[in-house]
Amino acid sequence: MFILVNLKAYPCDPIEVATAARDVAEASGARIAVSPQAADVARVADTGVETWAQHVSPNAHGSHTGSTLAEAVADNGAEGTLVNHSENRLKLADVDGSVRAAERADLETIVCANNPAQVGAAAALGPDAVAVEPPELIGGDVSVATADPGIVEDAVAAAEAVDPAVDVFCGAGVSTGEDVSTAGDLGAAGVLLASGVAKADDPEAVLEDLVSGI
Ligand SMILES: O=C(CO)COP(=O)(O)O
Repeated sequence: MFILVNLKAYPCDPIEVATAARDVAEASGARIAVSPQAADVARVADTGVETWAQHVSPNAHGSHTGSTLAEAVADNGAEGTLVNHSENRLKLADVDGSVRAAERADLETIVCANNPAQVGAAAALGPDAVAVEPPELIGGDVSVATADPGIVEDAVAAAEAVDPAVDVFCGAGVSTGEDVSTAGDLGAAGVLLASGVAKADDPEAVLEDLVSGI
């Protein structure tokens, strides 16, 4: 199970979380990545933790003010990127463009989707993985795998029907090792989570609990 911690725009210390994630990953052998704000990618990557961008633009170099280029986040140490997070939704053509841009820059990709139908559409674009995150459960206390196990199973089936090479992640409300374990039992290859770590008083303790569920 891959654990990806999305820091969103929370007012946490990205270096504290990154250092904790690096240490827990090293001690446990688990794969943990941190996805900070674009402006923090380089200093988070400098901690040694696996670092992901939260978004990349479909654009390549050129006259594109305000873009976050895949090439730029890769040059600053990112190894992958989220695309189409529920809080940063894109047009279908731009999801495709962002996945292609990430490929050009050698970034791994996880395309987010709200439901199994969108998971199928996202899988057709050939990312490395898709993630099902029901918007109504994001930021809540109950894990998607507990609140709606069927949506995870349906997402796994939807991706499998389109492209068995595309992994399926789930996210929303994940905060414990038990949540990670339940997600794995439903067929998820990993989890996306945010508030459980980014809002924690002791992010390292939460991360240690999370990896206990792998
Ligand atoms: O959106 C999410 C991860 O990308 C999930 O957020 P929460 O873990 O806060 O529910």
